[in-house]
Amino acid sequence: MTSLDSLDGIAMAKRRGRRLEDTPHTQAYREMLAAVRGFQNAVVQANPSPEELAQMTASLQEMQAMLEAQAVPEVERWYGRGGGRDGKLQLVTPQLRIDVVEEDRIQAHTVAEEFYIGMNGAMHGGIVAAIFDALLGRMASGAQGRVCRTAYLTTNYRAITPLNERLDLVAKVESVERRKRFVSGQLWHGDTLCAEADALFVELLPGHQ
Ligand SMILES: CCCCCCCCCCCC(=O)SCCNC(=O)CCNC(=O)[C@H](O)C(C)(C)COP(=O)(O)OP(=O)(O)OC[C@H]1O[C@@H](n2cnc3c(N)ncnc32)[C@H](O)[C@@H]1OP(=O)(O)O
Repeated sequence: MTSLDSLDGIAMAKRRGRRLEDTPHTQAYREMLAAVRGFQNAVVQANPSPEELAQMTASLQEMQAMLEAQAVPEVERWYGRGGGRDGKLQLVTPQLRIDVVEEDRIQAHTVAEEFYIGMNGAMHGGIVAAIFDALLGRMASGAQGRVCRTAYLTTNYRAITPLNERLDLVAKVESVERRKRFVSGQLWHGDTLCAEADALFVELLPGHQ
């Protein structure tokens, strides 16, 4: 373990929350992540032949070894950093595009690709919750970039959330009590309310992981 592995939660979030600067090297990393997204979408849709599967498995194992040889401590990683216009550099949820940021309200949109399927064309419920966690966490952090963690997140599923279609999201601060921020969110497909959530985010204290 290096000294950089033992930062507290606030210091780590401040380091990792910054937008990743643009260089030819980081641009190449963004392009690789976009290719991984494309690959994930292709994986869930294909039933390749045994020969193709063996070929792809060997290629993937080779790429995995290349990545493992370049592994760095969490605080130095580009993954998870702010990516600017294209949202965070991450693969957990569809990319969230933030359209409007106000003190107590955020508007955003996204399009979830095939990788995020649950069944029968509907988005996986865990991904819906993960989208709310990211968006409501951003709302709780506010313009000051408070470092908060989710204490609870309740998601209500009202209608299936479609893939490959524009989805509109809104988040609001409902109330604030000391370190606690109660926030709510809605996910819409056109005029259809697909899901809504309410959550409590608690601001971290110095020394908290
Ligand atoms: C688009 C780009 C996005 C970019 C932005 C991306 C943001 C992403 C955000 C993602 C965040 C995550 O997923 S975080 C990962 C998931 N969450 C976690 O792992 C959190 C695990 N839990 C914890 O670490 C802890 O329990 C905390 C930090 C939540 C709270 O611990 P603490 O700091 O010691 O505080 P504690 O004294 O217990 O509680 C403080 C106050 O909150 C209340 N409280 C605490 N927990 C609860 C609870 N579950 N339900 C009700 N109330 C609670 C207490 O009663 C108390 O109220 P009172 O006495 O003051 O009235």
